[in-house]
Amino acid sequence: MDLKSNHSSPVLAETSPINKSRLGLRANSVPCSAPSAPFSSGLYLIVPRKKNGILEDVRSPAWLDAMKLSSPSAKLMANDVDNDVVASEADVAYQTWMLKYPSALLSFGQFANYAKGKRIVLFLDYDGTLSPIVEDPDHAFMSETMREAVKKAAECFPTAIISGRSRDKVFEFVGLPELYYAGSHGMDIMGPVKSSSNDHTNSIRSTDKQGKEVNLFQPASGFLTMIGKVFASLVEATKDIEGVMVENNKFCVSVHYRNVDEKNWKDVAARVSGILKEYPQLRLTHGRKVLEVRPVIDWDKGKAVMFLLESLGLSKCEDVLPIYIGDDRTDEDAFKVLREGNRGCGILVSSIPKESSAYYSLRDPSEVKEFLNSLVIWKKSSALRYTIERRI
Ligand SMILES: O=P(O)(O)OC[C@H]1O[C@H](O[C@H]2O[C@H](CO)[C@@H](O)[C@H](O)[C@H]2O)[C@H](O)[C@@H](O)[C@@H]1O
Repeated sequence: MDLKSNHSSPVLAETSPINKSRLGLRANSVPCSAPSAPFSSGLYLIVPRKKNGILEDVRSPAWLDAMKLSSPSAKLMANDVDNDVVASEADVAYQTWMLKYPSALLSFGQFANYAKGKRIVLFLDYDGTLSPIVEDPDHAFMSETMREAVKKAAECFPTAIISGRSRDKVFEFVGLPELYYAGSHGMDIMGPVKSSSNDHTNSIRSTDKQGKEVNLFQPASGFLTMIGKVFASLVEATKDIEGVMVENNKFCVSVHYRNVDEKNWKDVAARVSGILKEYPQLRLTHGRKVLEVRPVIDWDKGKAVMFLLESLGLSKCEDVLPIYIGDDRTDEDAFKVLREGNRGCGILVSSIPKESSAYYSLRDPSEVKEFLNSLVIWKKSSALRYTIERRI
């Protein structure tokens, strides 16, 4: 795959196929799919969106509904526990949902069968996937045991973090230099210097904090000044609404309303939308109790996954199995890219039923950790079995 880009609209284009025999690859490919079962659409979390993902009209009730539904609140979950009937109904709904999105842990055997003989590449979202969702975005630390699990996984498989945060911030949280990092929803990628991707526009050779040579790809670099300005305007416009937090994620801005009184949510949305009227080159999307302002470019986490696979020289290999684990709406772009052509496998982290392009599910970050640990054990035992079989 060739990746051509300019600062306003990166475009993906196909080029000549990689010589498989040179790479020593097997010709056959086992598609990654999971069983599908009849599923009631009434169980999905429906968040109204336009086709392009932009929520435009803040006067529409859809805005407020989307804001309410954008993340399961702790209050709601505690109430469920207090109320046995509601809790069991929620449980039944979740179990039913799992027929369509089987647990990657409970279906680990089936997953391992798909993965047999394949080279796994791991893509991990950060917030809500490696760290639990907390009220203060600056305190979304991952546990030491999670860090250890990610570190061990990265010893077995190429591993990248793909986050909405700025790349520096997510690196600060994860703190593992052996990983690749993509911040700002994939618009700021620090990846390996391996392939033709180094020649792309907006792609420059650089060195990481350890002095290692890396490839820095920033398809939205032309937006840096604008993002700085819109960040300052958003801080100013929302400063009198208690609980609002505006976060500068370098190539995008997050306006958090998690700690804002619900009666003021509409006001937050109206003010953000008001500022954005002055910036037609920016768009608004919705995350977990957060409004995200980002450049209108054809780039997302899915494109970042493909870019990293290409940089690793693995985008055309049939024996490669990319796995993406994420919890957020923005992760759906990556799930879709992997689902297309059975490229790989998405795992949605969610404690409530949600429509997704992922194949599997995990309930929360603690299950993500368990899954990563299982992957490592499986990989090591397969390697051992292979060595023994060769000796016999
Ligand atoms: O792509 P991600 O790594 O999942 O980042 C998405 C956003 O995550 C952060 O916000 C979310 O997590 C916070 C901490 O748990 C929580 O307080 C907030 O309500 C969530 O939306 C981050 O602060 C954002 O900048 C990211 O865009």
